[in-house]
Amino acid sequence: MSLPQKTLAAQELYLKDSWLYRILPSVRHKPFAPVEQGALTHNWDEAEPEPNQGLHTLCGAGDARSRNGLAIHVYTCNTSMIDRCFNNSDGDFLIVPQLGVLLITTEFGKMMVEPNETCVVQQGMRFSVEVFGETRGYILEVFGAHFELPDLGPIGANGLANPRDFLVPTAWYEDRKVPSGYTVINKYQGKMFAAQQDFSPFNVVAWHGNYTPYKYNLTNFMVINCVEFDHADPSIFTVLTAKSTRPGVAIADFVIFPPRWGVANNTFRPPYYHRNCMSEFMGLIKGHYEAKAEGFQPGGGSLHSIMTPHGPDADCFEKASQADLKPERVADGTMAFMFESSFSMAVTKWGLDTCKRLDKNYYKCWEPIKSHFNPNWKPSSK
Ligand SMILES: O=C(O)Cc1cc(O)ccc1O
Ligand SMILES: [Fe+2]
Repeated sequence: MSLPQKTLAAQELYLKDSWLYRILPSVRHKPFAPVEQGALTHNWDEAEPEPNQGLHTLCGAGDARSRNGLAIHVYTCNTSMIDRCFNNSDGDFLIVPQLGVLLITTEFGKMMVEPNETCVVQQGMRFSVEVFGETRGYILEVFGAHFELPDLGPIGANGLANPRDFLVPTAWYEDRKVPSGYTVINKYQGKMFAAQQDFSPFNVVAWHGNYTPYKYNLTNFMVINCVEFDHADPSIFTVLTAKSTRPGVAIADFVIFPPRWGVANNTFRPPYYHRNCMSEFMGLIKGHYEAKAEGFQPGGGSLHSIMTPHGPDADCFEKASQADLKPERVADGTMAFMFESSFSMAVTKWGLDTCKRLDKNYYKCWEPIKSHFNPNWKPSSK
């Protein structure tokens, strides 16, 4: 289905604001009452801190009240929202579908978002989701910051995610009474509430402004990478960043590992082994992640916590150590991504236990790694 869309490019203003012309004001509803919220939580103290590598699916840190932090959720869904919409009072959702298309009706219009695309629905925007079968994906939620394009620095004007490729819906409305009740779900300070009203909230006839939902197709990412030697940090693949108040430090970055050429000389080309000052939550939309060809499934997730060592599995290490370093395609047919955060994230009880998917044997992917140390090794001539 093709939906009318316009680009965000002309809206590069600093103040984020939109003005909506609607049939009835959104204030016309009954009071919010608490509702069952399943596995959604902002309680980072449910489980003991867990520095080990593992496959977790729900984690976060910080606080929606003090407006500083993040939460990582996964969703599974096979039923459309009917006469229900959702509104996140706590932060912005960056949604990464992995399976199934999402038709998202927002107060600003409709967006069709499919795997290999991402969309952002910002704080306070009401939306309702239609699905067409089994649907699964990841959500990065940030409290207290909005996503923006990273500063390009010496890259200059063009590159990475270009503003012209961010698509914004055009106004769509229905003048629909719902006498049986329309439910507005509100996530507020990490708790879920519901309020009833008797009309559709998607009654915005027209709007203008730059505080909008938007979507982006990951295939439009202009990849920049090492073309001579050494491994570039994955920050070079940043699609969007939610900056913290500390310069150069993000609450969260959304980083992708797109198909590209690998060309570096005298360089171990897969990710280096490292410990670092960030928490790295990785997900896989399709294909195989270059550092773990078999051990990481689409729809899965891994969390490498602050200062916990990690890197390619033994098989990848062995192959890349022997590889003939000619130009080669990397990650064709694949899209892995990372939600990277300067926060030290906690894993929830659901992620560690209830979901029953934690891979306790993950550390074994590194056990067969053998030393290739050769004090007489010389770089080959170029
Ligand atoms: O850990 C990971 O797999 C992500 C990652 C990839 C890379 O190419 C360099 C550093 C890094 O953290
Ligand atoms: Fe890493």
